[in-house]
Amino acid sequence: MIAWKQCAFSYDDLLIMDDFSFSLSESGTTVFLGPSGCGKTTMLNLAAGLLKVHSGRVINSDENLSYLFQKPRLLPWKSVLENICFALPQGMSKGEKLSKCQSLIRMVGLEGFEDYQPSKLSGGMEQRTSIARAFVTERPLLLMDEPFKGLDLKLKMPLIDLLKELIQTRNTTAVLVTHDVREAILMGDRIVFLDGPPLEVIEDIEGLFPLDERNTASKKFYDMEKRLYSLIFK
Ligand SMILES: Nc1ncnc2c1ncn2[C@@H]1O[C@H](COP(=O)(O)OP(=O)(O)OP(=O)(O)O)[C@@H](O)[C@H]1O
Repeated sequence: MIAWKQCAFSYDDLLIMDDFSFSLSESGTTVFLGPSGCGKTTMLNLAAGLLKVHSGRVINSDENLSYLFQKPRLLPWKSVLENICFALPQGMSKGEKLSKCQSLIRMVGLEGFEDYQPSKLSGGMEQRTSIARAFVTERPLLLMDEPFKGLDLKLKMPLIDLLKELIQTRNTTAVLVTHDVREAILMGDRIVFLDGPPLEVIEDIEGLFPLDERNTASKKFYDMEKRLYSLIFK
């Protein structure tokens, strides 16, 4: 679906990619795990077409994608409902828009808050609104750039479960960028450990144990955590 082929990219003299190639899995969630500043966000922005490679190419057969950012990026003067509706195409009828938005509002647990403006919402509720906005358009590909950053564990865990459920039930191909090992194990079908700049794939772990067995207290989880920490502190 997305492939970076022999890509080169730099910000002035900071080389982020030098002959970098990688192909994304066709389904499930791929996690890019790596230290701050290695180039993960740049990699996503190139895939989304927000940046252009200097040489090589990025193949994105599904230009139709949603992007979930660190900050919810809601329009402050619009309500929860309006922020979600806003993502839908102008040509869609009002009734269809409303029914799609209401169904997503139910799924993300924001019933009763439809008319609230972002300033009246908690951080977790704002991120739930942006998750609803990302899924309402039913795009096949979802890019997530540290969507849980700044949220405490109590807010983060239900959001992880929510995203896993939406990704699974809607058959979305997803990419999660993070430097949090636990988030990576909780969500990833494939975990790619990156380093840089320039970006390089240090380890590409596929075939992890089933998502519904990702219990932080289990031995399998602990072993995977140890493996990933050993890459970080190598
Ligand atoms: N617009 C820009 N202009 C110049 N340098 C930039 C720009 N954007 C990012 N950088 C630099 O490029 C490097 C890679 O940044 P990038 O945001 O892609 O890394 P990251 O792995 O996503 O980091 P983090 O996990 O901290 O978000 C960093 O050193 C960053 O300071």
